Amino acid sequence: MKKKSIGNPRDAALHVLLEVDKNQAYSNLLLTKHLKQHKIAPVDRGLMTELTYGTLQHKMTLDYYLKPFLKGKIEPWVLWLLRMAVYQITYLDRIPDHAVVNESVQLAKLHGHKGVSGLINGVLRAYLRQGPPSLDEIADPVERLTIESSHPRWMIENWITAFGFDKTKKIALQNNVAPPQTVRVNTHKISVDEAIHALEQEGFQVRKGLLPESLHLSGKVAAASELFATGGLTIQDESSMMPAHALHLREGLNVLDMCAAPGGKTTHIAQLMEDTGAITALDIHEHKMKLIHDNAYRLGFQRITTIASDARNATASLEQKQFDRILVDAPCSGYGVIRRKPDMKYTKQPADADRLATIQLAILEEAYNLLIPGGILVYSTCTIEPKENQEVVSRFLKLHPDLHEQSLPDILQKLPHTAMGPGMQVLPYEDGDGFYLAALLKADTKG
Ligand SMILES: C[S@@+](CC[C@H](N)C(=O)[O-])C[C@H]1O[C@@H](n2cnc3c(N)ncnc32)[C@H](O)[C@@H]1O
Repeated sequence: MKKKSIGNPRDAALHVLLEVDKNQAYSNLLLTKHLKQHKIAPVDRGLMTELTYGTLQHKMTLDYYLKPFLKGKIEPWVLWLLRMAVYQITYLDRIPDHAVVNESVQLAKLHGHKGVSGLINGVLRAYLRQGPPSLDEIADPVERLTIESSHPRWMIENWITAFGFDKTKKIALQNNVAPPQTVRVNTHKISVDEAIHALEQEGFQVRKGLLPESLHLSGKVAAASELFATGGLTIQDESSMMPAHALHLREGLNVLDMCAAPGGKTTHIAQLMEDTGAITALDIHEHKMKLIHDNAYRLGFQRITTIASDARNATASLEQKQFDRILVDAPCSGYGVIRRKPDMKYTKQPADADRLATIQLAILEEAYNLLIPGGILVYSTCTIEPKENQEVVSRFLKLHPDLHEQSLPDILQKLPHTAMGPGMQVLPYEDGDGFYLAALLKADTKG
């Protein structure tokens, strides 16, 4: 597909879908690229985003629906065009069916020969006449959930083992629901009440979140707000606001954030310490230092120092060897944020968790060496995979008898979560993103 229909949100979405399929990049990055390349008008951006994410989210269900209407092999772009059309017909009420068929046939004409547009026309008209096959025809409940929620079977089976069938069903269906727009008020600059007032003046609908500094916004894009530009808020899911609270911060502490970019939690730590003390922000990628700097600058924090380094060698690369608080917001499989990155469902592999657990434990070992006796270490991930969460922390605790679980502040304990110790597990349907965290206290004397 070399041609582009400039200004056409359906064509732009089709390009994104095809490039995601070829594993060229994550959907969110490709979406930004094609918004620009296709010169999509602001009014059509929502539609382009919805078509891209909706089609990706429901890919396996759409294939099941299309199967009776397809014979022989078809080219990938034709299949994506059909999936996108069936997504609109089946899931979106506001687009008339005849418009979906016409627009799809036009795209087929742009990118293919006459036979392709005839095929698209024929398949979609037959689909409209006969309707999709019922999911009830799938007798095996696990297979039915796999198809209904569009997740690979191994993922569903792993979750059933960890959480049982009912919770797995809730997780999988919730992964196909768009997340709310959640922001953290930068209370170092502005009070929550002032922020609510300013946002309402800008035309947002505002609802208070479950944490003191979190707000849910709707009606407009938070990143385009005046309050964002002037550093009064940052975009952050409520779950991601938990680790800074779990660190039991107070003014003047010496804090190490070992996997810090782009700095969402680093700046939250700075905020809770009223920009006092010292924060060292580490990340393995040199190019990500700028993201942390930009965030710290926009939000007005001065006590953050960045270092590009592999956290698995942190002791060797840091001059300072002792910290009062350490956050390990580890690289992970990300199964708690599938609703934000639906392509992940089709690219992840079962073996990823074991590989990541090895990295996570290696980072934790360095954190242990750098933590002062009496200091607190918080380990967090945005996954719901027990191998990377409870199992990593259990193994780590066994290695270091002088580490003990530190209780979490009341405001965190009150949040909806699933009791699965050690630590605290938030499942994707419980409130924010799926998330895990554990706070560990290092005893003052080895015992
Ligand atoms: C979950 S993200 C961190 C998000 C960040 N804490 C925030 O709140 O904005 C994990 C980060 O770990 C970094 N990373 C991956 N492997 C690492 C390693 N071995 N050492 C240090 N950082 C690493 C990645 O570059 C990524 O930025």
